[in-house]
Amino acid sequence: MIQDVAAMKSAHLKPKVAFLGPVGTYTHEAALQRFGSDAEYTEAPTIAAVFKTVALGTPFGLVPQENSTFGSVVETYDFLASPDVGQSIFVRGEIVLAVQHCLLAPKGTKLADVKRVFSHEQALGQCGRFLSAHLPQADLVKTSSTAAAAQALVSPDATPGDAAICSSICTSIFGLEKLCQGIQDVKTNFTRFFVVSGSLELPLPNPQSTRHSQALLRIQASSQNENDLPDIGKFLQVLSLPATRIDRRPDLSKAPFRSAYMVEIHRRSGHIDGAISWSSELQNAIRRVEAENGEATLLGLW
Ligand SMILES: O=C(O)C(=O)C[C@]1(C(=O)O)C=C[C@@H](O)C=C1
Repeated sequence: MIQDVAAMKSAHLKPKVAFLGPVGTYTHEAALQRFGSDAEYTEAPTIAAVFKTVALGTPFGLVPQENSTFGSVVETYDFLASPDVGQSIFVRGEIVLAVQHCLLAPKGTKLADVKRVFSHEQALGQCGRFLSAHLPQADLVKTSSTAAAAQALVSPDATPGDAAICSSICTSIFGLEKLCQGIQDVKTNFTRFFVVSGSLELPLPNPQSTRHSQALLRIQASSQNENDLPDIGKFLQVLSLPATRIDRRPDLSKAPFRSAYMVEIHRRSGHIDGAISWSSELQNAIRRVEAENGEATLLGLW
C-alpha cells in the first residue's frame, strides 16, 4: 500500500516510461509528445520487452498499435492476446503521430548502390510501392524497430549498399545521409500508439480527460467449452456496447485455431454523465458475456 502511494507520487513527478528503442524510433517521438522531455525513459529492444518492463514495475510504456496504411501491429496484438494484459498491464491512453519515412544510408551511398534495406516490418510495408518502383532487387531485412535499422548501418556487421527506412531524426543520431524522404505509399500516414501501465489506478501525468469513454476487452471462449466454436456474434450482441474495432489473434492457451478477440468499445455519448459509471457498465457487459459461456477480460480503460 505504502509502495503504491510512493509509485503514484513518483509517476506524477517524473514519470518513468519504457518505449520501443533505441532513441530515434517513432515510438520514442510519441513518448516524448505524451510524457515530455523530463520523463525518465527506458529503451526496450522489442515491443514485447516494453510490455514486460511495465509488468515488472516501470509505471508507463508506449507501444505502436496500428498504422493507417499497413494496419494492426501484430506483435502488439500478440501480447494483448496473452494473459499478462488485463492482470499486470493495462491500456490507459492513446496518441496518434504523423509518420513520414526516409531512406537513410552511410555518407556517400547513392540510391543505385543500395542492395539491402533494413527496417521494422511496418515501415517496409508502408513503403512497399517505393521499394518495388526504385529498389526492386534489394533484399528487405526486418529489424525490431526503424531506429534499430539505422543503428545496424553503423554496426561492425554493416556492408556497403545497406540502407534503412526510418525517421528523419536518425540522420543526426547515427550520422547518416538522407537519400529520399516521404517515401511511404500514402502521404497522410499515421500511427496510433497505446499508453500502457501496470495498473488501472496509477494517475497519468497530464491526463487528456478525466472522463473515460473508451475501453479494450479481450473475448475468448471459456475453457469449459474448448470443443465448441464460439459464436463471436453472440458475444458482441450481449455485450450491447458500441464496438468500434475487432482484432483477432490465435488463442495460444486453448486448442489449435481458437481465437482471442480484442474489442475496442466507445461509451455512448449520452451515457458519459450517466448515473452508472463506465467501469460498472463494462463489468455488467463482462458478466453478460460470461453468461453465454464466454470469457471477457478488461484490458484497458481510457
Ligand atoms: O520502429 C519504430 O520506429 C516504431 O516506433 C515502430 C513502428 C510500428 O511498429 O508501427 C511505429 C511507427 C511506424 O508505423 C513504423 C514502425
